[in-house]
Amino acid sequence: MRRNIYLFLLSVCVDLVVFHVLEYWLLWNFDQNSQSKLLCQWVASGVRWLILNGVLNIARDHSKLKHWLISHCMLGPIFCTGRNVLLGNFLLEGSWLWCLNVLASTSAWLLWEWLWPDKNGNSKDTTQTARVLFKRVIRMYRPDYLLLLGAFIFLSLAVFCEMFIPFYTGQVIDILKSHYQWNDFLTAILFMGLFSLGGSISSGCRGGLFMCAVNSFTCRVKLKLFGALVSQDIAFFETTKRGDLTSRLSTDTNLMARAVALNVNVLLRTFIKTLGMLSLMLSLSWKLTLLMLMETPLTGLLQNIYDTFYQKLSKEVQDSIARANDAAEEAVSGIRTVRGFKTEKRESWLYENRLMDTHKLKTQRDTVRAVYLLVRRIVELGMKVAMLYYGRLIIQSGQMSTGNLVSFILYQSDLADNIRTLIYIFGDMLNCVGAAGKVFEYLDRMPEISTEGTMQSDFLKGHVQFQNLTFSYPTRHDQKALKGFSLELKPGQMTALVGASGGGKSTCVSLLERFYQAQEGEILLDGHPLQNYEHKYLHRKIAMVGQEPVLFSGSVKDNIAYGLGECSLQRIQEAARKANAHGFISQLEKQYDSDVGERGGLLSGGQKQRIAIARALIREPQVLILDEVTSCLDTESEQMVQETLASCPNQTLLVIAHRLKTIEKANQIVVVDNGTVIEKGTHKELMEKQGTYYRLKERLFTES
Ligand SMILES: Nc1ncnc2c1ncn2[C@@H]1O[C@H](COP(=O)(O)OP(=O)(O)OP(=O)(O)O)[C@@H](O)[C@H]1O
Repeated sequence: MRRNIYLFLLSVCVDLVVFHVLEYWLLWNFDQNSQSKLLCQWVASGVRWLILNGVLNIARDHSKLKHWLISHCMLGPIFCTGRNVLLGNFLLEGSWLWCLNVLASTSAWLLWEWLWPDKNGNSKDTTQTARVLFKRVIRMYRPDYLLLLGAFIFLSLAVFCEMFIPFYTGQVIDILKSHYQWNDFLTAILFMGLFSLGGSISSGCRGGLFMCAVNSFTCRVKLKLFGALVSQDIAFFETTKRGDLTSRLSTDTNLMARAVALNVNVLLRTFIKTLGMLSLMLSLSWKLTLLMLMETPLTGLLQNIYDTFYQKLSKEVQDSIARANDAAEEAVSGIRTVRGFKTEKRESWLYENRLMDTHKLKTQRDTVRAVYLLVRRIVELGMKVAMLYYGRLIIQSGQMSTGNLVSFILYQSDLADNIRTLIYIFGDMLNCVGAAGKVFEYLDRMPEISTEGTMQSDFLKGHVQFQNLTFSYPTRHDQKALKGFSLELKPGQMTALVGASGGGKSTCVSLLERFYQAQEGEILLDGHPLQNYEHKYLHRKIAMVGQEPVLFSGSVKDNIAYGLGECSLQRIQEAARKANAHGFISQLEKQYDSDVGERGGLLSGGQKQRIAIARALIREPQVLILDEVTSCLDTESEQMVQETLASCPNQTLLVIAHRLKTIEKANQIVVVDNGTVIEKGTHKELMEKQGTYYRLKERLFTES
């Protein structure tokens, strides 16, 4: 900081000397007219800028003093040129103007740096990243290039037509003012009508084509992103908030599509229009144009300040709306618990609180907008008054007609809007590109668990070996769920995992299902690591029925044949019979075509579980995992499931159960505690051993 102040003072001192030397030597030593002196002043300012820039370079200045330098050196000649052009009285930058200049440029610079600090000095990186992202979005638009091309052609046509409407309005006024010829009047009106019609038709076509491109792009990206998301590993979903995922899919993909099609559309339209209008305005009166351009930095500054506050508040409003929605969603989805605990009032109160937050933020945002609009209107009004006053002088001096002034004023209000739009669009584009960055982050993310395996075997035995597994969940790196866990599941045998809650039973099943990858050790299937097998093949051969089976909205039939594509009803019914689900399905109104409701909400826990068992059995898996499945089943269903399982002698069965009846039948009982195997054997062996299994029997099982 101190160094910057010294450098600033040094620059001011050097400039003071250089300025006076140049002033006396270059300007006063030549007897020239005012135009040449102005030119000399521009040259002198350029020289000053070069010298001071050199000084800062030598001093290895990395601060933003160079921003100040440019405004400091150029403010003087700009002011003098403006004054000379508009008021006609020549004034050259002297010592007192130099001092004013230092004050003005320094205050403007400080205000700028205060309002828009370049955080971490990485704006260059941000711009570069934005550029790369933007190019990527453009590349993704490739299938819609034809639509975009058509849209851009119509855009240019629309802009061209719109630009001439104010011009012909002025012409009509001029014609009406004089003793006009009917033909001239008709011609002017005809041209105006033609340009208006052309502008409207082209605008319509442009909008339609752009929207087509945006919609098709959004659809494509959403699909691609969804594909990328569902192929991520389970750990990704545990570490990423659900709200983040849905907002990427809904909001960010839309913003991303807007970045190119809509923003570039608006940007190009505004840019071409601004250039066209400026050239037409310059041809009408270059002095008035210069006067009008003085408003631009002020409007830009206002818009920038407003955008900064508005965007910040808008983001807060969006967040608070999301929080309110979360509260409502949570209450509705947990309505049974809410009703059960009689907490309706509490939930309403919570929702009300969140809504009030949103309301407060919205009020703040709208106040900022109102203040901005007020100040903007005042600036616009001031500029209009100045222009009318100066326009009157020009008309009086015969340099311009009344109609031309009207055209000019029409252009001016349009131009001011365009400039504001340009400034806004730049900010919005950065915002959209930022959203695209987040989408690309997910699109590019490679799942940590590889699915590259290719192995498929026609004769899989189902011999599973857990070899010295050590594993901790991604969300809890410091806590090991499995420590040196080793186990063998033999083909055709049933292994029961038992143990206290939190011991690691479900974890070892999750690893077998390849939901996670163990940090140490590996799991072999028929002697080959699991990751060598082809992903789909593996999940057909190893099927699992979880503690809380999830059904998807759709028919019973669809749920049983989930992921199998075409599957005969006969095969589905056979699987349902094995799972003892056929009976209750036949009693449903539409039998196998009955809807199960969202997440299977129209069925009971036991019914859901039996459909989930049928879903696993229809795949005829070589390794079947049942994670506390029988807990929801009645004795009869359990009996039938047991019989079914017993009728598949070659299947490797891994069960986690709390019913002694189930466990007793197992060929091998494995007691898991604290992430390791502490005992194993048959029920008889373990009872005789009188170890942990024997001691925990009462606590572990629901019936003894
Ligand atoms: N998704 C997860 N993220 C982080 N930690 C987890 C996760 N799932 C389980 N754990 C932790 O891992 C440990 C083992 O849990 P696991 O679910 O394997 O136990 P379990 O023996 O199956 O218990 P239960 O019989 O209650 O189902 C516990 O300490 C648990 O808190």
